[in-house]
Parts: sequence; structure tokens; C-alpha cells
Amino acid sequence: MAVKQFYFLGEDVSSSVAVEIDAQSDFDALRRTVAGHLCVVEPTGIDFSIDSSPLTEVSDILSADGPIAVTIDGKMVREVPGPKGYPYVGSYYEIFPDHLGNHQRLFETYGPVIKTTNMGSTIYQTNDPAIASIVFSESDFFTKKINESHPLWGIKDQQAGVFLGDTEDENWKVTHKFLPPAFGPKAVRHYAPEMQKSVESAFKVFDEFDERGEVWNVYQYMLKLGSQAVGKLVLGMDFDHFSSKDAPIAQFVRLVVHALELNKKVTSRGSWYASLPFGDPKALRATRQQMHDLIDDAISKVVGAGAEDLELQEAALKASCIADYCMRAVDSQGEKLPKKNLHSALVVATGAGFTTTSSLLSWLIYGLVTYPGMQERLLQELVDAGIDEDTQYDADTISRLPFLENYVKEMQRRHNPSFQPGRTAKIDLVLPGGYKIPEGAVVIPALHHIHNNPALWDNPAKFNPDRWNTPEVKNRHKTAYVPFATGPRGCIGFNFALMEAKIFLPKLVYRYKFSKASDDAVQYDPMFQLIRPVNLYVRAERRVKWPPRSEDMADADADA
Ligand code: HEM
Repeated sequence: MAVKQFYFLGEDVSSSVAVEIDAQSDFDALRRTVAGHLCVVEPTGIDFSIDSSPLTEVSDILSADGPIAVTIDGKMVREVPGPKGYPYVGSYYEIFPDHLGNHQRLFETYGPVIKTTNMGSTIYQTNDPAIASIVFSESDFFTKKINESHPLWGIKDQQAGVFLGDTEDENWKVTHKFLPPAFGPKAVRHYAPEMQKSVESAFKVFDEFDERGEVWNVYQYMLKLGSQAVGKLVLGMDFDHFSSKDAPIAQFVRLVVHALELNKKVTSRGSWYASLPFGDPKALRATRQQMHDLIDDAISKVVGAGAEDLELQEAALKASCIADYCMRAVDSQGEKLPKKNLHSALVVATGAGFTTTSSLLSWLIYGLVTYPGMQERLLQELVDAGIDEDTQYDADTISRLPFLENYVKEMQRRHNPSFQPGRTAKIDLVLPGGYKIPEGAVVIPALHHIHNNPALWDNPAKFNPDRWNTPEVKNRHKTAYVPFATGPRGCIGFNFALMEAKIFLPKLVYRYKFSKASDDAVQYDPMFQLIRPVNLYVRAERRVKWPPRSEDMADADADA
């Protein structure tokens, strides 16, 4: 064993760290040993030099006389770049209101990892899939720990475990054992008929709008529809959103939406703001309490309370809704989801379920009225697959609709509702590219910017569902497309969301012809936890005619 001194090129030599080197090890093993001592996340990027001369063999290192300089991916280790900002407000006015456009500009200016400080809260973001992949893995380097700089700080709830709790907290482990089986592919399939009923229940209202020749706000009605479905399937509750076109949005839904608006305001202003005893922070605390009171009432009405207990997988297939599942599912040790977690976990699953899906559904309709030819291609595919008003959708029906699949994928690339899943550095560390990240820093794989990164996607601003058939996209980096995040804290509801979108959209397209009601540019809401279009109005006209099947058209052409 020999002891050698290593330091990051560009830093003072006095910062050198002594590392024992095994003379028998190969070069990669040596890099791993040095990486461990210097907290470099990806050892393969390490290069060594002394007085600018590269050291490329173990023997070079052993014979080096003096401290050895380390670079990462050919670069000096350095602070993450970003705009300098102004006193007190930091980069706030450089980011808001158009945070998507402005972050895109910052990535173009500063590169794949950027740092911004808003009113005292510092955030790191990346649009690089390799770095995102590291950040998403729960590891010695990163974990989901919601601290003052984290975007979910204002609504943190350890008892909920999922979404709003820290991975290293016991509550996440227990809720994450119980909830995912209820969202597995088979479990979700048994909810398909109920999903179909939800969208069909909305037809009465959309028909009425059509009969009156009126336009409607897409997000408002997709919020009603998305929450109607999630309310039924998660809580067994009928929010009664489509009894008439003016039916009010259920109080629980309004509270969740309000809490997300307040949280985005509170967390975009720095941690000091969250603890104010008045204004938005106070309103946020009161809103959360009201949500919990309402859920208590809903749970007390779910049948599961008195029904037979079942093993996790069986419960997932037999439960009437997720709340029913949560009360009946028993793990291999005979344990149930503890009561203290049940209420918070269900509030979160409901909120996470409808806020996201209603935004996605809104963008899916936006695409119909914005991107030429999409509506016609979707409709033609339905006709060609023999689908009509009476079709009962199931997983098999959906598998016969490849264009729908590509359309939904492309929408989640170009207009994904979620954009800021944050993870926290467990120690001071160095990322690929040489970026220094301090312990406790929140790093966000910026989903919108990964999905629209020109280094990964050909002409990313172009909405093009056909790109999903190209080898280039099929062979992409595994983290270049992560609409539901990835890793242990990724979305557990993705099967549910996709099944819902792939039932709702074709049902709507088959029945209505959508057109945009005004020429106004569609805006997203910058002060919301998710990306949703706020001012999109459409006219949905009941179809009276459908195109012939492509096959029949081809035969007719051949005959002519
Ligand atoms: C378009 C629809 C959806 C999108 C884009 C989406 C996106 C995401 C993302 C990005 C995360 C990670 C959050 C983070 O790391 O901070 C997440 C987590 C989660 N999602 Fe979804 N989601 C969707 C639908 C749903 C649905 C329908 C449900 C349930 C009904 C659901 C339940 C959850 C839960 C419980 C978590 C937390 C998992 C954990 O903490 O371990 N999501 N989702």
C-alpha cells in the first residue's frame, strides 16, 4: 500500500486528501477508491495529472512525486453556475412569471446544471438525464428529504409517507409497502369500467354546452372530470360534478387546489416566509386541516371498514376503491396500514391523482385544437379499430391504439404537468461535469427541460407523436423521458393515470369535434405546483358523422 495526496484541480493544494493506494489494483479500482475519498459520484469521469501531465496508469500514480490533481470529465471541479441575482429577492424576477421559458434560457446560458436563489432559498436544477438518474436514485448521495429549500416544504407531511414524507422516515417505508400494489397494472385494469362511467357521466354536460352553442374552460371541466374519477376510485366518493353544467366543484377538490396554489407561493418566496403567522402561510395551514377533516368523514363511509381482510395482491384486485383496499389489505406479517398513516396517505393519493391527471387531460385537449391533424388521426384510428360509442374499454382495446399511445407520450414530453421533483444531497459531493453540490442542497431534475433539451430531442419544440417510432427515440437515455419521475420515489399512480387518459381521450374524441374558441395565446399558471393551461376555451360539437374505415377507403380507391 502507498499513500498519495489528491486534490481537485483549481483548488488549493492544501485541500489535498491522503488516500491509500493498493499497488495491485487496476486503474478503474483506483478511480473508485479516490472517488470514495473525494465524494465524486461517478468514478469513471476522474482523470489525474501532475503539473499538467496526465497520469493514466496505476504505476504513474504510484511514482508521482507530490499531490495529484483530479479533474472530472476533463473539467475542473467548480461551483454550480447561475445568475448572480439581486439583494434580498435573488433571481426571483429573473425566473417568474415565465419560469419554464426563463429556466430554459438559464440552461442555455449556464449549461446542464444551474443554481438559482429566490428570496433566500437556493435550488439546483439539471436538464441532463445522466445527472437526473443519479439524483433520482436513493443512494449514499441523494434522498428525498423535504427541507426548507424543497418545493414541497409548505405541505410536508411525514405521516402521509408517500409524496410528502422523507424516504428515510419510517412512515414512507410502511405506506410505500401498502399503496403500490393497489396501483399495479392488474389492479388498475379492474377500475377501467368505473373510469369509463366517469367520462360518460360528463357527456350530459358537454352535450348541453353544445346544444347551447357555448364554449367551456378546459381546465375547469377537466378538473371536474379528473377529480370525479379519482374521488370515486380512491375514496369511493361521488363528487357529483356533472349533475348539471354549473354543479359546484366539491369542497375537498377546491381545498387541494388552493393548498397547491398557496404552497407554490409560499415555497417560491424562501423558507422564512413559510413560518409567518399570517397571510398565505397561515391560510395554507388552515386549508390542510380542513382537508383532513373532510377525508375523515369520507373514510368513515367506505364499506371496507367491516369487510373481510385480504392479502395485499388479492385486496388490490377485489377492493371497490383504494380506501377500501387500504382498510382491508394485510401484509405477510398480518399487519395493516396503520390508522395514523391512512388518512394522510389517502389525502395525498387523491390530491396527487386528480391535480396531475386533470392537467394532463387539459393538455391532451389543447393538442387536439392546437396541433394540426391530431384529432383527425386519433379519430381515424378509433374507426379503424372498430371502436364506437358502445365499446367497453379495457387494456386490450387500448393496446390496439398505437397512435393514441404516441400522442399521449408526446404530450407528456412537450407539456408534462409535473416539473419539479426534488431530491436532497446527503453529503458534500461532486457530480459528473465537476459540479460541487453541498450537503442539504435540493437538486431538481427539471422534467420539462430534460424533455425539451435540444441535445436529447430533435427539434424539441415540435409536437410530433411519430418521433416515438424512430430508433433515435427508442434508444434514448433511460432518463431522457421521465414524466412520472423515476427511482424509488417515482410516481406509483402512473398505470392509473395512463389508463384514465387512454379511456377518457378516445371517448371524448369519438363523440365530439373540438375547436379552439379564441385566438388568445394559451397561458400556463406560473403560481401552481403543476403546469396547467388556465385560459383555454373550446367548443365541443357532437359528431354526427364519422370517417369511413381506411380499409374501405382504400378499396373504394382501388375500385375507382
Ligand atoms: C399525469 C399524471 C401524473 C403525473 C405526471 C405524476 C407525476 C408524479 C411525479 C413526478 C412524482 C414524483 C414526485 C416527487 O418526486 O416529488 C409522483 C409521485 C407520486 N404520484 Fe404521481 N403522477 C401522476 C398521476 C398520479 C396518480 C393518478 C396517482 C394516484 C391516484 C399518483 C400518485 C402518486 C404518489 C402517491 C406519489 C408519491 C410516491 C412516493 O412518494 O413514493 N400520481 N407522481
